[in-house]
Amino acid sequence: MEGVDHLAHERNKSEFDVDAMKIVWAGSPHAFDVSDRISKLVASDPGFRKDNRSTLSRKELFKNTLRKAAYAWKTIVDLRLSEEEAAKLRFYVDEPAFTDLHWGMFIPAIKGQGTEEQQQKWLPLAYKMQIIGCYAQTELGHGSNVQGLETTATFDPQTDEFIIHSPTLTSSKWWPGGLGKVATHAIAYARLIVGGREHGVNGFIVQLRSLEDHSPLLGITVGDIGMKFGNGAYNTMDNGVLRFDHVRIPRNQMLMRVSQVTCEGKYKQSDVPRQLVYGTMVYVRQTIVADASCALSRAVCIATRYSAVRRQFGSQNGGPETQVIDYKTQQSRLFPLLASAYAFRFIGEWLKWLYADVTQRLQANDFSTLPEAHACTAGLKSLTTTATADGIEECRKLCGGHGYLCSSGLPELFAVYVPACTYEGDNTVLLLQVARFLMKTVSQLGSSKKPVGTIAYMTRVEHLMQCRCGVQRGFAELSVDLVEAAVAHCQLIVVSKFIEKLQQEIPGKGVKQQLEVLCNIYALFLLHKHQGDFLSTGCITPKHAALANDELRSLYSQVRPNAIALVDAFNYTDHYLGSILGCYDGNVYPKLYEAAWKDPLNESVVPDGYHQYIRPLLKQEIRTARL
Ligand SMILES: CCCCCCCC/C=C\C/C=C/C(=O)SCCNC(=O)CCNC(=O)[C@H](O)C(C)(C)COP(=O)(O)OP(=O)(O)OC[C@H]1O[C@@H](n2cnc3c(N)ncnc32)[C@H](O)[C@@H]1OP(=O)(O)O
Ligand SMILES: Cc1cc2nc3c(=O)[nH]c(=O)nc-3n(C[C@H](O)[C@H](O)[C@H](O)COP(=O)(O)OP(=O)(O)OC[C@H]3O[C@@H](n4cnc5c(N)ncnc54)[C@H](O)[C@@H]3O)c2cc1C
Repeated sequence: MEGVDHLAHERNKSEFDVDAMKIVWAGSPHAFDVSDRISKLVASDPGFRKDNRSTLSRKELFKNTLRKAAYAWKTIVDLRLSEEEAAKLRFYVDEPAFTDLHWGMFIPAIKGQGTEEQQQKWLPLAYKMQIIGCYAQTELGHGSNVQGLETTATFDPQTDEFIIHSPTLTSSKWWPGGLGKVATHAIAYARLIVGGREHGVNGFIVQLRSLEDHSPLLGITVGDIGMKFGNGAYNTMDNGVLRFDHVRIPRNQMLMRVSQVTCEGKYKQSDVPRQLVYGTMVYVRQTIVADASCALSRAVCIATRYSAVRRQFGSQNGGPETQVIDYKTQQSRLFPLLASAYAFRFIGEWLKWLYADVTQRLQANDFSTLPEAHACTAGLKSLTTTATADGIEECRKLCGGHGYLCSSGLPELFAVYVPACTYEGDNTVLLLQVARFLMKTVSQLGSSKKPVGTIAYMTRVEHLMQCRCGVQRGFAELSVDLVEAAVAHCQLIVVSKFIEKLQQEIPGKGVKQQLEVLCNIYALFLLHKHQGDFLSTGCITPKHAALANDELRSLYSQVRPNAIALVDAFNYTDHYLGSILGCYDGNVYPKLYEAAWKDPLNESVVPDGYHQYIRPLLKQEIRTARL
């Protein structure tokens, strides 16, 4: 029945202060207030409805996204929302759109790689959305290999301009979000050529479309790259293709914080690492880690609530069947994902601190922690997005057949989320960067340069370097093992930062105890999953492995009475979850049944096409001899 909380009995089992846990999950009382207020604002406004997406064509879907983006901007302006509130509103609108790239990459690129003068010129236009930007780096022929990009930017000292050109088909920009139909400007990454000499890949601000009628400018060929994975999903985004035919831009539209070109045609490299050109990717990678905890927690919330609602087998003397959340197999699949959602939340908080710290150091020309920041953002982006994509799929399976319905919210969540394993850096390519960082650290062991921060533990492998054991084979030859070592390194960081979080003051009855249980589940689940490595390296004995397994089962029993309260702590509205299986009141079956009849296919009891195709089939005169 509507209004009845079918999960009340579960909520009454909770052994901790859920409201206090909501603050921990949000990060602070202020963050909780903003999140709670904005999520309810979006949920209550019919202008942000999203339950009709699966019935729209690509063009209708895209136009609806434009409408919502414009409506969101109007809401932000009318309500005079702060930057923090506006970001939260775009988050809870929950639809990939060109605004993600405008705010999430175009503006950060100008802030990170533009000079003060360039920031003063372009940021006010971007903040007021008088221009709409995208981040055009990837090409048809190159994405991972940035140094392989082919677009050229040739300096013309006669006119004090750069000539931006796509020399080959494979140099066509391909994938940038917002590029296909909306962006008026791009940060385009191209090979800088000055006086016939190449100076690597740099960023250039290029206008693509007229601000009068939105038509592409001279020399610009631009469009959408076509349908992507899933039906709705990421097809709300106009990922685009772009070709330049000798497009001229003023010299002052090359982002010049890292490298400069003077009007005389002199190239100058600032005394900053060339890799600062990659700074925007580092920034987005750390935001993607926080996004992973959001996406995984959404899926876990749906699967946990439904696992408490769903009953299957186990009826005694005509009594109720067993809640599937009480099966140990369901718990062993679900609770490590619940623990991971919390673990990723806290590692995301730490990574945000690390990124802010390295940014502050860079402003003082202190580059000492840049390699560690690159390795951590790359590795943790890879680890958390892989685990989250796999986790969303596992949550779909945990919901049985109904998990495969669009109305469960899980297929759409999966389809929108999985490209995170690829964009902002293919996950394997990024782990190889971590492996390179670890090998460089090992090679420096024994020198005066002592490992600190997240690699401080590596002093313990120093003996390996001294005995020079093992065959010195190439990095490429050992890359599979090195990638596994990179994952282990990142997992160690996640566990360490979860433990550090627990050493902080955490208010609320029973809150710290619940987080300790989740931290132990996260760590012991990893030990169990990789016990082969731990046993073969002598880190643990078979007895330890058995003890860890026994403890895991005990920990699952401790989580069980608190599971619903732990997902309530995410404080997601039913609108944001977009899931009948995950609805707060647990009143699943009536909602599933009602939703079915709303499908356009049920607008008529006899399907369109019956008379054309089915009736002739049924009424066929000629029947095969066998029938
Ligand atoms: C509120 C926020 C909302 C955000 C919105 C998000 C929406 C997200 C949705 C979609 C957006 C998607 C956008 C994109 O996908 S943008 C394109 C992303 N592309 C990539 O990530 C490309 C990946 N490839 C690379 O990064 C590089 O090619 C590379 C690192 C793999 C190799 O670079 P290369 O120049 O060849 O360097 P080397 O490997 O030779 O290393 C040299 C040296 O430099 C160090 N280094 C490399 N990268 C960095 C870096 N980023 N920062 C610092 N240092 C770096 C590397 O470690 C080496 O150091 P050394 O060993 O000491 O020599
Ligand atoms: C939804 C979506 C949105 C995107 N948005 C943007 C955007 O806004 N702007 C933008 O510029 N780009 C964008 N991209 C592009 C994205 O950044 C690239 O696709 C990504 O960087 C991966 O590069 P790639 O496609 O070249 O993959 P590839 O590198 O071709 O990967 C193919 C395979 O090769 C492997 N591989 C590659 N190099 C190595 C190596 N050295 N060693 C071992 N294995 C290797 C990879 O691991 C992978 O398995 C987007 C992509 C997607 C899917």
